[in-house]
Amino acid sequence: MTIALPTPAQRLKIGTRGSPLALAQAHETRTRLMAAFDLPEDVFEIVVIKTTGDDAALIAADRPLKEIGNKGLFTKEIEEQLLSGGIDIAVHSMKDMPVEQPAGLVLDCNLPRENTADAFVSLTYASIAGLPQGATVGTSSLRRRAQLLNRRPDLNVVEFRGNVQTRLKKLGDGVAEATFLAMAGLNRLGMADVPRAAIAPEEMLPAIAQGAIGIERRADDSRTAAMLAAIHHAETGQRLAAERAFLAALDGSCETPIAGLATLDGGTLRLRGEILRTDGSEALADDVTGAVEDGAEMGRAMAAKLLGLAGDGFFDWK
Ligand SMILES: NCc1[nH]cc(CCC(=O)O)c1CC(=O)O
Repeated sequence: MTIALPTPAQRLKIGTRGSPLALAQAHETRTRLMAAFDLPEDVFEIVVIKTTGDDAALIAADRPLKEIGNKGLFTKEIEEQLLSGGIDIAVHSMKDMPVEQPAGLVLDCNLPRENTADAFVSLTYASIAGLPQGATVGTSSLRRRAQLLNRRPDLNVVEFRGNVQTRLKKLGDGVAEATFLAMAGLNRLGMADVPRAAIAPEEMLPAIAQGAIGIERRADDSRTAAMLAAIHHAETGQRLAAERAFLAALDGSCETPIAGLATLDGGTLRLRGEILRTDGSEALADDVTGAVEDGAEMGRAMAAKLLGLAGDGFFDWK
């Protein structure tokens, strides 16, 4: 099949948020497309789109993300541009993507996944276990808060947002003794100087799709579909299918901390999942293996099992 490739007169427009991490992900996407089709840089245009989640006032106020309403917080404005033709593809952190895309859009291209772990970041301490009794930890993630309080109910968790530099400054100012970041973000930004320790999944299971990049397009854009198919990383897609099926089957019932991680060993997929009460008082987890092609079904079955164990009031929280 021959594809009508983009030219300097007909450029392929890559939409992205403007954060350093989002730009790094857009650049990686461009680099992979250039290599796959032997194209020069000037047939691509990177279009920066501001989303609600980027609103400086919201970030500065350190309001919990759940109060702002996180459905499509980082994606709505980008998807509008995609639908209206302002851009041709949109590069996203899969962790921030709702399980379903709006009508007319498809999200079926993934780049090879980065490190999936959360990083423990502290100027003073080496690990969660090393934190002194009652120490203050900054995070705005419901999942990390619940996991932390489940393991260390003595800790004091405070809201913490902003980019990596802002968070490091807060640590330096003594606002908190430690915080968490995704290892993937630190690696993609080349931030070798940030003091971090990767947390094993047994200690803190990451967010669904952590470390994965997804590329969205219009459903009827066959040229773009063919280009993206050439850079799609199948194993990452298989892992995300299991994790996102787990998330989708839990969704709607609650706004609860959810974690999940699929790994592949040949044709065998291992799926670990966890749901928690937001105050960390209870965690329910499961760990299964099966054939890779059954990943989505394993995710749905795990969700049903954990929902069955959860009991009345599991998702009621203040
Ligand atoms: N919710 C924000 C977000 N979305 C993706 C990443 C990091 C990169 C990734 O997980 O792919 C982050 C920041 C963080 O958790 O530190």
